[in-house]
Amino acid sequence: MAFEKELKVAQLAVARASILTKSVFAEKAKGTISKEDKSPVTIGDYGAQALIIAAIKHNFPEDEVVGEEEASTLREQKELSSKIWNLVKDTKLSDEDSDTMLGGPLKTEDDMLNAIDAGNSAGGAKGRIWALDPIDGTKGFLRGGQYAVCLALMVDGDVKVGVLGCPNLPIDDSEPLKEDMGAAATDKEGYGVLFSAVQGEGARIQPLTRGALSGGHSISVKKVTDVTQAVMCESVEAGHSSKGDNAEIAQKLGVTGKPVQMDSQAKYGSVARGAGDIYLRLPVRKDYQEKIWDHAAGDLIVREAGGQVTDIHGNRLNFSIGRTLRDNKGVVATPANIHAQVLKAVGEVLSAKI
Ligand SMILES: Nc1ncnc2c1ncn2[C@@H]1O[C@H](COP(=O)(O)O)[C@@H](O)[C@H]1OP(=O)(O)O
Ligand SMILES: [Mg+2]
Repeated sequence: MAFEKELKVAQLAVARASILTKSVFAEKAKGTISKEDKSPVTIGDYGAQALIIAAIKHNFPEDEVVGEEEASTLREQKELSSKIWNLVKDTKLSDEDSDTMLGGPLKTEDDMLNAIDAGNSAGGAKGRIWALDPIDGTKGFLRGGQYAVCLALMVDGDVKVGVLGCPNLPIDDSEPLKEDMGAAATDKEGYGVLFSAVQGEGARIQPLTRGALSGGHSISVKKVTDVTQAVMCESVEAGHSSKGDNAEIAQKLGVTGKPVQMDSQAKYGSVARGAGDIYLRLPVRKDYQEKIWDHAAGDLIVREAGGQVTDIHGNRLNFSIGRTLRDNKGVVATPANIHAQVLKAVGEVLSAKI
């Protein structure tokens, strides 16, 4: 099996960071992290980035990381920094051997800040580069809805390993896709999954527990024989993907069901496990460049599960040109057998607008 150690480290690191995000949510619910802090997301984001980068650097010191966050403001905000440190230093997996593999807990607050700042790679087409979004779907996270801890390894610009921690998705693959699972899902039994894929070796899902990763099975997209019955999923935020265009495309395809709205790369995971079928991300702002950390893991997981992922023009997402996907516009992710049909409808609706 290729990239065995990379996969293991990525799965464990994402699991550990997911535990941290859940404890941040719990602190917020208890009121220990108040609204005035304005920072449950910030705390979770910085903390998760520190834990994941520390694990990568411990195991693969030469690798680079493209991380969404950097620590300069944190270095000035001592109080916030120590609040994050208090959570980070105590976040462990329940399995000690696995924690040891990640390099154990970070030793000092300064180590934490340095780990966060190590996510400063410019990306590109050469070498081993990890793309990291410590909390994707910040609005979903705050609501107790969908969010994801996202990590992918690219080698020479090609995604080889992808892992998505989705603490609020149901463990049961056959549970119908719902909007917001609601705050009730957070830390409730039956919720929390980890998706992973290695290029050429398929995609898997396993329960995301307090760190002891076990079980799981391979997943695949649903074979959609009648596109009118397909389940579509889209962003919650109107500013991230055009709902009007999505509705027109659905109509053109004859899709009758309402699209399911959820934040984050949980949409990619849902398509990969056959709970959703069509994920469209339709540009709202012409000048917006998608970020690689928002797509790298999901792109591989869907493709390894038998799906096809392109932009709205039918081009593969190009992760090899830096921190953004500036060569691409939008995303069309579907089971491979209906991709051409969906892409055609996307093209017809969008070209009528130019
Ligand atoms: N105008 C935009 N178009 C598309 N995506 C955007 C836009 N602005 C922000 N995003 C990104 O969308 C992602 C969330 O997507 P979703 O709606 O699918 O959950 C976030 O990572 C967010 O990036 P950022 O965190 O930099 O704001
Ligand atoms: Mg994001």
